Amino acid sequence: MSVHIRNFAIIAHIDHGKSTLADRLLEHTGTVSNREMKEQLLDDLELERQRGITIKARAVVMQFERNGKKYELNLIDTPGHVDFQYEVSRSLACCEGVLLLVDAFQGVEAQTVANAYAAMEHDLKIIPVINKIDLMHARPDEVAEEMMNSLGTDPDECVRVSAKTGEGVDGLVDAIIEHIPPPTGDPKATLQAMVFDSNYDDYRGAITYVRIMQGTVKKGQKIAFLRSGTSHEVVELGRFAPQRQSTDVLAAGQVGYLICNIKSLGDVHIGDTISIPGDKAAEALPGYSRPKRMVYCGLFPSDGQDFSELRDALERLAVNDPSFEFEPETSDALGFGFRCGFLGLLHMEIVQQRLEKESDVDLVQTAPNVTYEIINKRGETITIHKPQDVPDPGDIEEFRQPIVRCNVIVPDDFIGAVMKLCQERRGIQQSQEYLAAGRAMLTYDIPLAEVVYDLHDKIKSATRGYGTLDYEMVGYEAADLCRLDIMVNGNRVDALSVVCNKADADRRGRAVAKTLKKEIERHMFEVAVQAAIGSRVIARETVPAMRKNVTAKCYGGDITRKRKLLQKQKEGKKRMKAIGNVEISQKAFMAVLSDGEQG
Ligand SMILES: Nc1nc2c(ncn2[C@@H]2O[C@H](COP(=O)(O)OP(=O)(O)OP(=O)(O)O)[C@@H](O)[C@H]2O)c(=O)[nH]1
Repeated sequence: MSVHIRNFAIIAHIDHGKSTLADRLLEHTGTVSNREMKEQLLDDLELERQRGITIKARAVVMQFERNGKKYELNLIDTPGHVDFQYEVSRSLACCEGVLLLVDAFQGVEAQTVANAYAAMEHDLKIIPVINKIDLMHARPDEVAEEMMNSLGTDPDECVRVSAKTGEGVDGLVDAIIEHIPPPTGDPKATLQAMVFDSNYDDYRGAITYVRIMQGTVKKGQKIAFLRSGTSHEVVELGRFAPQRQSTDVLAAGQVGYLICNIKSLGDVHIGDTISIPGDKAAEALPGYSRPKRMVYCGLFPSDGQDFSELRDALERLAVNDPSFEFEPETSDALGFGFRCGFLGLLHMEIVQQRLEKESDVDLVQTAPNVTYEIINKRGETITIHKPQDVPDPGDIEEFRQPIVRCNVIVPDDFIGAVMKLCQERRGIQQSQEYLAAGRAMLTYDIPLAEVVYDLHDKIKSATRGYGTLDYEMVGYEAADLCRLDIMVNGNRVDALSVVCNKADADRRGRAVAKTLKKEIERHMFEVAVQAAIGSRVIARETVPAMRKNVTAKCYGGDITRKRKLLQKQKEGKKRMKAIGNVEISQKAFMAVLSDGEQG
């Protein structure tokens, strides 16, 4: 009996119920029994569970029979957050259709739109699904209309389900079988497989997730990664059901995994094509690009002794997460450390949390910054990953920054508040449209630097949590930028330099100096904090000298008390760095982000 294959993904805004629906589908197709059902089976990373978001794409095969026909449904899970957009795109390239899931109460949100556009770009069949119809305030009819207005889906095609109770899920399985086209591809042709994900197993090494586009791959066979140019032998292959289940072959249309004794995830590139070494007919699939790091920061051990421990911890992390990148960096102020690159702010936060959990190195982190491009007077383009590398103003012909297109979806009461926020962040409005009565989508082009720090939080608080934001990279644009330096007692602190708008530099400089004054503890001597652009000092604050010696109250007698006090002081110094003879705390390194609103 031949098997009918369907490959699909569920795409949704965060919290609209993607993982819950995936669980129900696994249950309804008998892939896992009720007893085995652990809630949100697919989000298996502990951190994902804690944060309730899906970070890495997964794939599960559901095999069952219906009306005497054998089916194999491959569910490819996609990460929902903007930081992982490239992975979403690679996962979609492995599908013929998607379930576009929308919460029956919340309606269409920014990531619904972003994900739907991505599915359209890949020319996929979209099945609109309205979830959470069990909710008391569910408004499925209005949501169906919203989806029609914003995404052009047919309200009559909307499948209504409750992933919680299971209502409508059976009908959804029928819709998947009926409406999503089966994969095409010749199992006898030369092997062509798309790598859409990978993860790391301590015992087996890299596990490569593939969709076979053409041809067949067998156990023991030699394969080649076309982009990276490496060859390996397939020692095991199989599918996730949802645990690893080894098989002997994977053929055109199927989705599964390969294990090839690869020692690091860094050697497996998402988007790469697998084929046969030396085969002239081997052809790479289109659309490969390297994941782009958008945000950088410096990580330094508070105690210089911990440098190699930190390096080991970073290496362990990078083996598991190839989109995270790091290289050694030396700072006059902070000593030896690492410059680390992330896909976005959320990615940065996740990596930091893992580092803190998995090693006991005390870290000092510098303020995050985006990547800039500079054309110097000789006409060369330089890429800048850290502000202290920005050359002197006299050497700069053009200073360019990354711009992103932001879609914000808000109830119309909040349009004014969001516009104000976007304009303050130098946003240029592109469009404004209504998705339905009372809900609008605003589109702005905004410098990434203005978005990454806190725009999302600001929009959330300005819209009482109703506004949602999504963005995609547009490109680099020239801007009037400069490097703002901070000096402590006359010494420039390289790790405190930031890039900011010239028009804003004076205000920023004053704000940063003020915040630093608060963050730097009193010393036995006066500490001068200055902000400067080139050689021009634009702000100065003074931290007055300490009046009393802390040990003075020990009256010189009780040595144990004195020791205790000194010990306590020492502990307080954790996450501190000495700049010259001035101690600066971790918090102070973030002070450069203060924009003057608070300070
Ligand atoms: N009442 C109700 N709640 C639901 C339904 N489906 C999901 N939920 C709840 O909605 C919340 C979010 O569901 P998840 O499945 O974690 O959402 P998700 O889209 O996978 O979220 P991310 O993984 O963060 O993208 C959870 O608290 C679910 O229990 C439903 O049909 N009805």
